[in-house]
Amino acid sequence: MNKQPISVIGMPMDLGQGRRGVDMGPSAIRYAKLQSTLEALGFDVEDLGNIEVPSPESIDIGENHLKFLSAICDVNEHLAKAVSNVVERKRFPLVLGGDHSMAIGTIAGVAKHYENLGLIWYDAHGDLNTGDTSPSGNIHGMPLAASLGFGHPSLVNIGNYSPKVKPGNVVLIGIRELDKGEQEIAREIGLKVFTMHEVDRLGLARVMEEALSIVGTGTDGVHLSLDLDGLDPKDAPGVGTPVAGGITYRESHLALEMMSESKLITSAEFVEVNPILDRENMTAEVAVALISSLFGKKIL
Ligand SMILES: NC(=[NH2+])NCCC[C@H](N)C(=O)O
Ligand SMILES: [Mn+2]
Ligand SMILES: [Mn+2]
Repeated sequence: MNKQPISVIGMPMDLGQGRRGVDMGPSAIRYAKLQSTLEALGFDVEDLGNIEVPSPESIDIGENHLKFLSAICDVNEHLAKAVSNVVERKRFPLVLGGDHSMAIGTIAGVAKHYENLGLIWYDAHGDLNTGDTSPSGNIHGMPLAASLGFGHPSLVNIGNYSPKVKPGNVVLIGIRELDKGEQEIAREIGLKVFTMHEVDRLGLARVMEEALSIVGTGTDGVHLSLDLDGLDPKDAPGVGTPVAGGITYRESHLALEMMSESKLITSAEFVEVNPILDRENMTAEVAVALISSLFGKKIL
């Protein structure tokens, strides 16, 4: 067996959106037996604990179109360093969130180790807003834009380089809610977006085949950024911005199994688990189940 050791990092980030509780996501995922589950699959797993994130009550919100910008940049710099160290140690970074603004840090930590990083964005949303287009000012709606080099310079330049990924190396899956500015930027830069329309029309297996072929061509690593709200809220209710009509639990298992079989994925994050909005930790348990599929768990 040749199983790359895994390093878990918790990111109790809740500054990128308005609903309290998502800072407890990493604890909920650990409580759902993440480490023992991965160890049972034969992996060496170390848990590096959490990155420190200030509570929203203790700091200034700053400008309304980029809420908590300065604190979000600080903690993402820390996350980027921690993730980069894991890659340098030849371990697999598995980051637990936390709202999706943390992807700016995760991807900053990963991408500098690759010439051409592929990126799978599994989400109901595009997270392609900037401070100028965002209807909410919530930075969790901006991390994909920032990673592509669009938005406020301090978000774009986390880790002191930009962009982290090229549009042609990115696929979005499960999308069903895009703001006007997000639609514009997606069209303008020619992003490959598998919306729920494509999932329904082609089926998830075909979508995944196409998606994996795109992120696997001409790239030297692939990051998975999985927002639990990509799943249908019936299957993953513990999220802050649920959108009906999502990818099912079963389809998501298939998606992660296909990612596992592809052997392309070199880092991953599972984000937006909010235990306060959840039912009996169901969403954290879904996250652990999907992580198991990503790391090769098979039914037979
Ligand atoms: N990571 C997320 N759940 N993002 C939701 C973003 C929602 C909306 N598009 C916004 O910009 O505020
Ligand atoms: Mn989302
Ligand atoms: Mn998201």
